[in-house]
This record gives sequence, structure tokens and C-alpha cells, in this order.
Amino acid sequence: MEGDGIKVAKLGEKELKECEDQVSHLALDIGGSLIKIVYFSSISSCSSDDQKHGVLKDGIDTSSGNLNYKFLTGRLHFVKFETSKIGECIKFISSKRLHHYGDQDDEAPASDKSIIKATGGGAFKFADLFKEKLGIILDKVDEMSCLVAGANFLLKAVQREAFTYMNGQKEYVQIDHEDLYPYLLVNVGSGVSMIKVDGDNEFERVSGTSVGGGTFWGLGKLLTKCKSFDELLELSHQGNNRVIDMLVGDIYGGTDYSKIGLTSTTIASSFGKAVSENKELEEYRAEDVARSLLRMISNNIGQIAYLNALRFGLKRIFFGGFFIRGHEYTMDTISVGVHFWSKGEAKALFLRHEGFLGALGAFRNYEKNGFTDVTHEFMEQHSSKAKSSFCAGDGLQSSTHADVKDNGCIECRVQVRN
Ligand SMILES: Nc1ncnc2c1ncn2[C@@H]1O[C@H](COP(=O)(O)OP(=O)(O)OP(=O)(O)O)[C@@H](O)[C@H]1O
Ligand SMILES: CC(C)(CO)[C@@H](O)C(=O)NCCC(=O)O
Repeated sequence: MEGDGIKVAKLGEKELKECEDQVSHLALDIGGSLIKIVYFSSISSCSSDDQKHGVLKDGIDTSSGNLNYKFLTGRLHFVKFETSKIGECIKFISSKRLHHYGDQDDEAPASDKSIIKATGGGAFKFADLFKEKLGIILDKVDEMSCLVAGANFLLKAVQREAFTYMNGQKEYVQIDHEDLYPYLLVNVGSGVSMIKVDGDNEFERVSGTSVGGGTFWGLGKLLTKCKSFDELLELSHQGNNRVIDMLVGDIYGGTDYSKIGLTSTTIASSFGKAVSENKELEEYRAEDVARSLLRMISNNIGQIAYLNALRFGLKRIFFGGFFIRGHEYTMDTISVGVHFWSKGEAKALFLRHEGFLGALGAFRNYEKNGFTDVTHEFMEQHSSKAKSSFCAGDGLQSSTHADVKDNGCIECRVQVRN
């Protein structure tokens, strides 16, 4: 899963693997379906050329020039677990000793060492469990503000983060930092939140729908024999929605209803054919059911998103959340919907780290504690020098659509206070 970009400190993959250790700044987003983890690990005891040239010393870049700060070179890791398997998540944190990062910072007050930033409903629901199993206190950060902080961070800091996807064409979009706001952020998790973003910490949740990722996976599980979300997604790839969806042409005898702008192939009624055909569920191919379901939900989200963009005169709609999964057909359906309804006026954009907005936002919240400026400087590293690269995960399972957004990491350099 090597990505595009240049390594920040010119370390080889092997060196990075050997050197990687000290974990700092763990943040969690515990959602209705998935737990997302983001953590930073710096590199120590390296023998790279950079160190020989005095740039890296115990993973600390001494070239900063500012004595109040030091640079740490390392990796920002992204890991996810199913919320129903929270035990696995706790085991992972425990085995990697992610929750002990404060122990390495001798100057951190004892009270800071066991406090972890966490967002999502699970930060409330599972607070006692984390305290009991790991001895950590979850410092709850508002979910919507984390989504916004995460999206703003990615859009400003990471090169080639946002892209459009239509008719099989993926195109990266260069984001002008001066011209980012306002935009609509549509986070498609278990449910869907739509947020009008006007600035760094300026936003309003303007809408939402309960028909989201949980609906696709929940109904899909009931209607097909799929055992995993990725299996359902893969199945949908091979299906044909016209077998179950009632098209305009089915109603109009094969012709368009051009007077109101509907072609004969437009879906008139999702799953509508199942009414008149009198077939049992088993008589439909699971692939076709999965395809209709994905199309129905993606279309609906695209349409509600567009209506909200219209409501506030927003031209750009960024879609995040783990439902999207970088899945071509999902993105294509949403994009075509937004393009169709807005008559080309509004654009659907997608994010490479779509599923980690909330966790990144919680991670950024450490800045507010005053003991680190990690993310701020990380941002500048990427925006000014265009340096980022991606690496494989932590040996955890990844799916057929795996990318950096699953279990992976970004190599980066961050600045922290001395
Ligand atoms: N491996 C997976 N297991 C379960 N769902 C997955 C998986 N991969 C992708 N998904 C999709 O991602 C959705 C969850 O997305 P996300 O993690 O962004 O939301 P969440 O934070 O769990 O939910 P919410 O924000 O509503 O509490 C699921 O409903 C499903 O559609
Ligand atoms: C409840 C949350 C915010 C939890 O993440 C999310 O699942 C959601 O936005 N659901 C949609 C709820 C609604 O607006 O109808």
C-alpha cells in the first residue's frame, strides 16, 4: 500500500520498521458501528543518513532552530475495529501499550498520563469499560466538532486528499486554503450527519438522516447471506439493480418521460419490481439485491446532501464516513446524483481518509491542552513541502478495498513543545 509522496526524513521502509517505537497521542472515535484509532509513533535510535548528518537525534529533528520546540519524525497510524468487538480494540491498545504513552514523557503531569481524547457516542457509552480494562479516562470531545476539525485538517494538510469521482474517472482536487469555506460535510457513518462548515471551528449541523451506512449493512445482512460489510460491497459490484428496481421505462413502456427530464433508465422506484413479480427473496440473486440496496441508499444520501447544499448555496459537498469506503460505485452514484439534481452546479468530493475524520479531530484536540502543537506543525510540513507517504498497516486484517483509509499510516514529522 505504498502511496504517493516523499518520505519526510528520507528514512528507508526497513529503517522505519526497525526504529519505530515511542507512541504518543492516541485518539479514539467510538461510533455506532466502528471504532477508529489514530496515534502517532516517533522513531528513535535510528542510524539513517539524516541522523549521521545531525538532522535526526533519537527521532528528534534538531534543525528546527526554535529551542522551545522539537520535531519528532514518525508515523500517524490509522486503525479500525468493529464496535461490537470492542474487546479486540482494548487488547490491541493494551498489547501495543498505546495507553502508556504519557509514561515516556517525564514532564507530563501524572494526571495527563492516563487521559485519552475520545469522540463518538462510545466515548460516553464505554467510558467505564476503558477505565476498568485499561485504567484510562476518556476525555470526551464533541463528535461534530471532531468531524469538522478532522476534515479541515486533511483538506489543508494532506496533499491529494480530496478528489472527484465520476464515470470511472478519479481526479484529485487542489484545495485553495483561502477558498475552502463554506462547504457541506456529509459524514456517512451508521447514520448520516450533514454539517455546514464556515471556518476552522465554525459550523452547524444542518441535517441528518437515519438512512445511512448502518441501513445498508443491516438490511444487506438480512437480505443476503453476507457475513461482512466488504463481502456485501463486493457482491454489489457484480449485481444489476435493474432486475429489482422499477425503472421509468418499466412504467412508460420503454420510453423516456422527457417532459420532466426522466430517461427510461432512471430508477422510478427502488425495489419496485419485487412487488409485481411475486418472487421469493431466494429467487433473486444476492448480487442484484446488494446492488439495488447500495444504489438506493447512495442516491438518497446524494439527493439529501444536494438539497442541503442548495438550501445554503454551497457549491462543494465533501463526503466522509466509513460507508463510502473508496468504493467506486458508491462514489459514482452519489456524484451522478449531485450532478444531476444540481444541474452541474454542485460538486461531490471524496476524501482519502474518509473514515477517520472524527478520530483525527479528537487527535487535534490535544493542541488545546497546550502541551503539544503536533497537528498544527504537521499541517505545515505537508502543505509547504508536499511530503507525505503511506505505509502498510499493523498486521491487522484489511479488506479487498483496503487503502490507507483502512489500517495504514502516514509518515510525517510533527512539532511538539520541549
Ligand atoms: N468492516 C466494517 N464493518 C462494519 N461496517 C463497515 C465496515 N466497513 C465499512 N462499514 C460501513 O461503515 C459504516 C460505519 O461508518 P463510520 O465508522 O464512519 O460510522 P460510525 O462512527 O460507526 O457511526 P455513527 O457516527 O453513526 O455512530 C457502517 O454502517 C458500514 O456501512
Ligand atoms: C447519531 C449520530 C450523530 C451518531 O454518530 C449519527 O448516527 C447520525 O447523525 N444519525 C442520523 C440521525 C438523524 O439526524 O436522523
